Amino acid sequence: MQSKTTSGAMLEAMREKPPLVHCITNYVAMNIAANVLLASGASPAMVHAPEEAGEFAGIASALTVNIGTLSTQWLDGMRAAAKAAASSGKPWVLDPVAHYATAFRRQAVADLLALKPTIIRGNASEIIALAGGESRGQGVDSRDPVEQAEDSARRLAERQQAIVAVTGAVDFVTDGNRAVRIKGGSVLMPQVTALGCALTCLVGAFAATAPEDLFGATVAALATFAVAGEDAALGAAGPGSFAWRFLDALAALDGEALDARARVSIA
Ligand SMILES: Nc1ncnc2c1ncn2[C@@H]1O[C@H](COP(=O)(O)OP(=O)(O)O)[C@@H](O)[C@H]1O
Ligand SMILES: Cc1ncsc1CCOP(=O)(O)O
Ligand SMILES: [Mg+2]
Repeated sequence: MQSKTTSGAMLEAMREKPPLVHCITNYVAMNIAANVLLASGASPAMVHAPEEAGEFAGIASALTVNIGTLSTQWLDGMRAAAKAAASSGKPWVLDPVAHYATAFRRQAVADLLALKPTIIRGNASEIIALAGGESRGQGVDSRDPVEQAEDSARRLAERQQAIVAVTGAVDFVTDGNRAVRIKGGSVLMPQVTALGCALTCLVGAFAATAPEDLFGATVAALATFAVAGEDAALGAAGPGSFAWRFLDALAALDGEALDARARVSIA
């Protein structure tokens, strides 16, 4: 892994000093995302009203923005928060949920990209479409393999000067220069709604903990999900029992186990 400090050290640092993470995420994801952050050691706050989102972004250590259940009001809050985060030099993460689906979402994501997210996390269909390619995504679900999104991710990272994380069976992270793949997780993960959205919030939590190494922080968040996903799948009877086992697995994971088990390779 190409990082000065390890994923495990970042996880331990987060638990020692829980970062306040400002999450503007969708109605489906709010509860699971907050629980994922708590189980991992971060302090989540879901704040989206335009009247306060900018102010709150000034207080938090990182911001995450997810367009899953968008409205004009929410978009105003997202813009205000992204501007505040960018102007105070704090990392902010964009999750462009189903941005290809409607004109409203396409415009919203173009507006948000102009505010320069430091990290972009999406599934393969979302990243392919964001880079200008033809994606086969249906609604919020990916229908493209991650391997097919790798070139798109590299192009998008260069164009946006951002770190791009593509998730799926094998995750891919690039800053346009470096790139790694992360193996692990479970086929049950896409069967539980909003796990990708929750991961985006966790990327924000790691970015808040290690703002000097945003590439390493992104890899650490994805590796945490990969290892906890493997643990949760052991003994899970299906998506229902996987979901609660996943929270327990996150809470039980320590830095040493994360470093020993993370399967990260240079791409
Ligand atoms: N087939 C799979 N096998 C293992 N892990 C997976 C698989 N599909 C998705 N994941 C994992 O599920 C999490 C959410 O990713 P993904 O399903 O791609 O996001 P989204 O929910 O935004 O579509 C990530 O940690 C990813 O690695
Ligand atoms: C089902 C759904 N509808 C709008 S947002 C959302 C959740 C999407 O979550 P994820 O991107 O993690 O699959
Ligand atoms: Mg998603």
